[in-house]
Amino acid sequence: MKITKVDVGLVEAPLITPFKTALRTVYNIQNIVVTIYTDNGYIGIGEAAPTHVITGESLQSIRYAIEEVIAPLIIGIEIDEIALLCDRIDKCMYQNTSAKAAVEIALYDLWAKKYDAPLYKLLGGYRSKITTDITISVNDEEEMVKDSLEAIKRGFSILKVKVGKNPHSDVNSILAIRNAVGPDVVLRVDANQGWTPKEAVKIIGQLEDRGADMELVEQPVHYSDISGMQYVTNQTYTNILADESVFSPKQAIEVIEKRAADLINIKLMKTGGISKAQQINAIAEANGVECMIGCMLETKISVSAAAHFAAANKNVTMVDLDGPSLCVKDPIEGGPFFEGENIQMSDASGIGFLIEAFIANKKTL
Ligand SMILES: C[C@H](N)C(=O)N[C@H](CCC(=O)O)C(=O)O
Ligand SMILES: [Mg+2]
Repeated sequence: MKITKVDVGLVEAPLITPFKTALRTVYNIQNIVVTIYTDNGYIGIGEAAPTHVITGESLQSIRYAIEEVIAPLIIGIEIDEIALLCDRIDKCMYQNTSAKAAVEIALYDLWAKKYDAPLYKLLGGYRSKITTDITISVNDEEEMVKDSLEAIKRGFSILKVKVGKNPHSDVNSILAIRNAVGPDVVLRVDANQGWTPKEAVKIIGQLEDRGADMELVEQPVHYSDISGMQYVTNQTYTNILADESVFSPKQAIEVIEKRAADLINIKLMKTGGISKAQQINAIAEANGVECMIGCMLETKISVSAAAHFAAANKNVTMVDLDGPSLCVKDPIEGGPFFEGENIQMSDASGIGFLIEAFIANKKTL
């Protein structure tokens, strides 16, 4: 089963409400979709989200990376040589992690199809059902409370609340949400690098003292400020989750060795795909550090690959795979079943999509 063609297209998905973080506001998803063909008629699929504020990538850079750099290195190679393929992709250029992830995801889809098994079973098959949180965008307090109550009505019991845009109002917003949703809803707080270390310690301390009862606080400070994050982790009781600070296994080692965070958020768009995600999770697990699987604004295509990775691995204990829940409609049929907060893995081989129907409607760039 040899790779014969790599094709790049566009996938679009309107969002139910604008997605707002301390770093950016997004109204509609526009991502790159890659389809990989083999000599025996199999097709694999992957997707890249251009998150320039986090990975530095754009639609154009992803397209260039895949078409001009990655594709020529993988055409003609046997899909069974998956480790060689992943290594070539990893080494062929610096960063460009979402472009690499899209190609790797399509390759893993093909690899599992070759063995006629669902991908998560080949990766470890630890569980077949996972539970995701849903993002509450950073807005004024009233709107955040309204969005939180709506999310609960939709069947979510874990909220990932975005803050960090205005440190002065963050404490009040979180407390208002806690007050409105009651004690049983799990609150995760993501500052997306929006606080200084001292602000973070002050804000988290106030929230702890006033009963916000947060499960974790994600990326409180600038991604490059590892000692600042270490200071926050040392000075607060709440678990600190490293997100933008950890793209690679090496960065995971640094954060773990310095005890700069309690937990690590793995995203395929940061790691460059499944192979390095597996490595980071193994490093974390060996050090007693649990991982979250997260996403950027991917649609069901790449979020489903992340779901396979999460279902496979015991140490992935927190799931932030709400991309499909934020979209008006899925661009593709098949794959894991997303119903409210539940993600149920399917028995279909590979990632599980009905790719032919998708290709018939695919947009070109
Ligand atoms: C969509 C997901 N729940 C999420 O919040 N991801 C962000 C980054 C998303 C982006 O800006 O595309 C995160 O965890 O920081
Ligand atoms: Mg985050």
